[in-house]
Amino acid sequence: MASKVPVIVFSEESTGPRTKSWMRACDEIVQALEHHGCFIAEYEGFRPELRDPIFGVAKELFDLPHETKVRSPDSSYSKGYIPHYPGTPLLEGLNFDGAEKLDACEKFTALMWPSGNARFCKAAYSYASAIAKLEKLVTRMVFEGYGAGKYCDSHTESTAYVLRFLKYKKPGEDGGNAYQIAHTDKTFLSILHQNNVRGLEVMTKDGEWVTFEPSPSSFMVMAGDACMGWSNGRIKACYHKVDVQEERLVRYSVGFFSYNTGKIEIPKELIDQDHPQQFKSFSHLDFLRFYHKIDGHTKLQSQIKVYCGV
Ligand SMILES: O=C(O)CCC(=O)C(=O)O
Ligand SMILES: [Fe+2]
Repeated sequence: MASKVPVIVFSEESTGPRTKSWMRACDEIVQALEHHGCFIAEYEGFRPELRDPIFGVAKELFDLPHETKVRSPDSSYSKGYIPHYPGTPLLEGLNFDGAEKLDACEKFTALMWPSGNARFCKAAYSYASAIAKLEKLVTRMVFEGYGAGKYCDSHTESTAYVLRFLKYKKPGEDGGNAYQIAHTDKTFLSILHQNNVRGLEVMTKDGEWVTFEPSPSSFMVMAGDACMGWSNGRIKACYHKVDVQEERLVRYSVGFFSYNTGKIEIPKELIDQDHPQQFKSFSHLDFLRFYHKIDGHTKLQSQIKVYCGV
């Protein structure tokens, strides 16, 4: 996969703002997102104490009784609890907003474990706050890579995050074998991490599906529909799916999703003769509302052009 989807190393050196290696990394990220809609982040700052507990607590969360899991509240961005739907019988998910903030983690933990679960709270908060840092860094690098850095602070100030835990039962269990059907995310950026069971596949520019290989410090960073709109269509939302082949293994993954709570303006730096304006400014939340009203399979294709294309 490394030859197909670029791997970008986030080290202290490459992420020190305005060094030569920073500018090079900004450029690499923009190139990767324009060509593939995604890249693999090798995140050196993601220490073992952040990563080791996350899949253990994911298991604990899914082991809770159904009537507890459904307490996870829906939000403007996502459903709280994703049950085993008939079309995706092996998949189950739980989302919660604002996990990068300790109070939101405490609230969610208390909802799931009224008598407390400090281990879950600490693991979710440490994970989400570390990945929020990565998301902010990538966003800044994308903005600066396009010479639109001056808009980054206001974008970041109006960014909300959702942490999603996903569990995929073993292939064949309960008579099902459907996982995540191919789709684009409705996010600005999505950052995905998985346990040692492969399953995530992304479509490259040449229409080929490539499998993301699990590794404790690797993250798949993908552009969502909102990033495609913001970039005036220069970045394509990443088309991806999940297909678990490894028998007898349960797959857990953790997604970290960013959404803009305000209006997304298309920077004038991204519009020129070679790139005429393709998108109108839009509210990310209104786009989500529009998307939720769409029925059927068209939902799986990127809808941003339909929503606010010029
Ligand atoms: O489980 C994964 O790796 C992918 C999850 C995904 O595509 C999603 O939640 O939108
Ligand atoms: Fe997705």
